Amino acid sequence: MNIKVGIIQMNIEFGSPEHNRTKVAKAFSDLANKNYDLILLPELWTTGYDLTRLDEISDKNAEESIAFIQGLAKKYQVDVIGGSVANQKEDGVYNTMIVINRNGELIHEYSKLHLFKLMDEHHHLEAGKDSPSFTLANIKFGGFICYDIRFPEWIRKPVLEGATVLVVVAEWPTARIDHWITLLRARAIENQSYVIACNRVGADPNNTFGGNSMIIDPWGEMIAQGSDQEEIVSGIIDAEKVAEIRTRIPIFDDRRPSFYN
Ligand SMILES: NC(=O)CCC(=O)C(=O)O
Repeated sequence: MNIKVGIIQMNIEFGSPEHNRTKVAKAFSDLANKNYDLILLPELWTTGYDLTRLDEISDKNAEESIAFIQGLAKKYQVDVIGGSVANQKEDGVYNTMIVINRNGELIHEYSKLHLFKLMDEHHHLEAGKDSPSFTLANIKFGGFICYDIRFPEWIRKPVLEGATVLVVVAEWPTARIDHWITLLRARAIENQSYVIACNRVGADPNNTFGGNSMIIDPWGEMIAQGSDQEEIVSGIIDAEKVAEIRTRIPIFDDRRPSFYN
């Protein structure tokens, strides 16, 4: 089954949810009638890393962001990995990925497990406790947020539960963009899975972000790779290719888990 993927590689206006929502609505309308099946947004796309103002600008239980994405998914009949948003809950603010299908149903929420100290997340955000596994359009996915990709043991979890497509949403700085590219290719090759990754571009007061959103096949070949500018990165994935690659080199039969702990 072929799935047409569109990654919205965008700049994010620092601490300005209204501005960013208007921008995302325009991007969806530009993508209308182009037969996309799945659209991705980046990490913290409503607020950016304006972490000191999260009390004012985060979204209570992510309700506003969920309703906004539900409206777009239904209007344009497309499944959406709605990036992540600053999600204010009773015990603190989480960095939460939202997944909504084309009927507007909330399929999955995942709050970032690994907080990134270099960008002060541990001072302002709570670490999530959710599973990264979900099913969308009959395909099993693993969904991750940025720094999570440095933890291969966490990425492996949904794969062992049947995932064939790994999605990543990010605000990954240009300074370490080689790590982003290398880690994503490694995650695709070692898990024999598609990787679809959305990174932002532009700058905030502390960092410049490197784009290079990408779609990688389960053999590690680059299907599409963005620049460091705003653009739609698009490509087609064929979920059946995963089985072919896993037959060619049967790593999941050859694992020796009893030796791994
Ligand atoms: N937003 C993030 O989690 C950034 C992670 C990052 O830059 C890294 O090097 O890891």
